[in-house]
Amino acid sequence: MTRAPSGLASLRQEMRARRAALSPAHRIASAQQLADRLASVPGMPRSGYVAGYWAVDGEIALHAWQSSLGPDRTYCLPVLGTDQCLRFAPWRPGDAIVSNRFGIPEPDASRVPLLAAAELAAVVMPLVAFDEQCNRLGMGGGWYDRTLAPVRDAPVRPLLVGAGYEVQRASALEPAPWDVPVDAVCTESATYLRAPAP
Ligand SMILES: Nc1nc2c(c(=O)[nH]1)N(C=O)[C@@H](CNc1ccc(C(=O)N[C@@H](CCC(=O)O)C(=O)O)cc1)CN2
Ligand SMILES: Nc1ncnc2c1ncn2[C@@H]1O[C@H](COP(=O)(O)OP(=O)(O)OP(=O)(O)O)[C@@H](O)[C@H]1O
Repeated sequence: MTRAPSGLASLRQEMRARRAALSPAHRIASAQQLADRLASVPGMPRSGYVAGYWAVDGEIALHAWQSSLGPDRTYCLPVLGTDQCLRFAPWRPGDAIVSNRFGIPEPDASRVPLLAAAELAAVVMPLVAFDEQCNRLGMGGGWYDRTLAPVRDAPVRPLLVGAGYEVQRASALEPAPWDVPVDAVCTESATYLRAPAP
């Protein structure tokens, strides 16, 4: 099914409202359940740079996953680039943080090294909606799609995982040509794996 742009806008609105309606107790439990599920995704790297995000607007939180990473993996947060692509910077609690133009906290780019997507072992990304085929709908800015376009078909590329709540699952999303499908989507109660290309 092809959705008109207005259809996508209302789908985003509906999914953000569903996410916003979840109880604090559900959010707290979900963060730990998500961490457990992320740890079990096939191919999850045991070392290297792994990107998460600073949850805002009711997004499922990654703090439990971040604290489970151990010494061999370095947690990174996205930083908005002037070229409309994301870079990623290592960040630990206590490190300097600034607010980006969307009001999302990000590492202070003037003080930390910035990594490109190709330098990461895994990228866990937020989503507004997803389907069982691991199509992902984001905020609509195309940030992750532009950022991941260069690594999309690379022989070696980061593991791509979407993270969201089960209520954000849509029946079927029609991917746009530029949409980069993720290898897996984890929610608090399920893991969806993308079928291998035929
Ligand atoms: N936590 C988190 N970090 C993230 C993202 C995200 O979705 N969640 N991004 C994922 O791409 C990137 C930032 N992209 C974003 C794109 C749009 C909006 C947003 O709030 N849009 C508003 C309109 C705001 C405006 O235009 O000023 C909206 O849709 O209501 C936020 C982040 C990188 N970091
Ligand atoms: N590889 C790309 N090159 C140039 N423009 C792109 C690319 N990918 C996406 N875009 C632009 O980004 C816009 C938004 O894309 P889309 O609605 O799929 O974003 P999204 O996946 O919801 O957001 P995000 O990736 O930030 O989570 C598209 O209209 C498109 O013009």
